[in-house]
Amino acid sequence: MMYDLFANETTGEHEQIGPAAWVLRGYALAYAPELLNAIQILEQISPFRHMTTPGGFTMSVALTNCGRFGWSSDESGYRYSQTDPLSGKAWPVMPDIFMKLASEAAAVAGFPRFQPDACLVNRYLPGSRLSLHQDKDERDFSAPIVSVSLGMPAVFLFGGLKRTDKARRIPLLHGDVVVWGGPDRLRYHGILPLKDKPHPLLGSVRLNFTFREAG
Ligand SMILES: O=C(O)CCC(=O)C(=O)O
Ligand SMILES: [Fe+2]
Repeated sequence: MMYDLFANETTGEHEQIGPAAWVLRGYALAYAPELLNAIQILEQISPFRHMTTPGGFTMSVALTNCGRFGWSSDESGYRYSQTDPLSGKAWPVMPDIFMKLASEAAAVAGFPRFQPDACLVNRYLPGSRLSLHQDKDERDFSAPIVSVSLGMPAVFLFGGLKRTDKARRIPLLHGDVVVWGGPDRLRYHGILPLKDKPHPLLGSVRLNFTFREAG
């Protein structure tokens, strides 16, 4: 089968996965070339790196940030900061196109005033995973999280408000966007270890952008 770079089989579907949580299938497809160009510039300023968790583990996902605030982790905890700890300089500016995509996707999902000031970019290789966690380092939970997936497919775990709640397994493809907010904002979520299913644009890589109002 020919691989269509500009559609996946579910493009245009909006799947509700919680009272205020949606998967917007293929919503970011048209933005993919611009997102990828921007990443190449961004990573020259703030390269992808493997951070250490407060528990002393090295994350299998490599990450970087853009925007006024960037998320980082080390032995002493998780935090947002206005500077990249690697360089001591400000994180790269969030490109306008990122802002446009994130605020439009949020609006489609019922959050019309989303203005992210942080974009965390995760890079997964085969075997990389992200264990169940809540996004709770942001100052105000009234803003949603907008998550954009590019490259290799992944299985997103979408659990409940308790770590032990059963998690749904949601396949995410290149171009899919997930938005969760309101009563769903603090739901546990994660990514199962990635299988190696090379993508025609990115090869054996998955990129995920999570947009947040952090400050
Ligand atoms: O990679 C994903 O789809 C999820 C990323 C995530 O949960 C996070 O960065 O906090
Ligand atoms: Fe998260």
